[in-house]
Amino acid sequence: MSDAKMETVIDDQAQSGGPQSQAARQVEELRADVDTIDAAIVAMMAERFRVTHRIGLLKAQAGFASADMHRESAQIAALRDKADDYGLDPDLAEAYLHLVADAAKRDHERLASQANSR
Ligand SMILES: C=C(O[C@@H]1C=C(C(=O)O)C=C[C@H]1O)C(=O)O
Repeated sequence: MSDAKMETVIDDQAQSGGPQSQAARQVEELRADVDTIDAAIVAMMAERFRVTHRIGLLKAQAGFASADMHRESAQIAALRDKADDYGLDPDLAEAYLHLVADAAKRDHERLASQANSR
């Protein structure tokens, strides 16, 4: 147990028939859940992006700036609280918000420059 391994390819372990193959098969079962959850997260992120895109179109038309850090501060506080309720590291929830809000603002910048070049 003490040797520091850089990587274990679980698929190989599951097929080895060796003493660790049962643990490897359990890991594979749990990975199916991980894949289902990841697919749902990506679907929700796509939906979120469609909504923020509509916000970006409205901002570009009205001449509003892409960023609203007052709003983002409130979102971060709310998500950190929510993460705490669920037993998730609040830093992870905040990192998620930065990731998606930064992508949304880049999209808004593109929309604004398209509106300005017309
Ligand atoms: C989507 C908006 O634009 C930006 C992106 C945000 C987000 O992705 O949640 C939040 C605030 C803004 O900085 C918005 O103003 O609501």
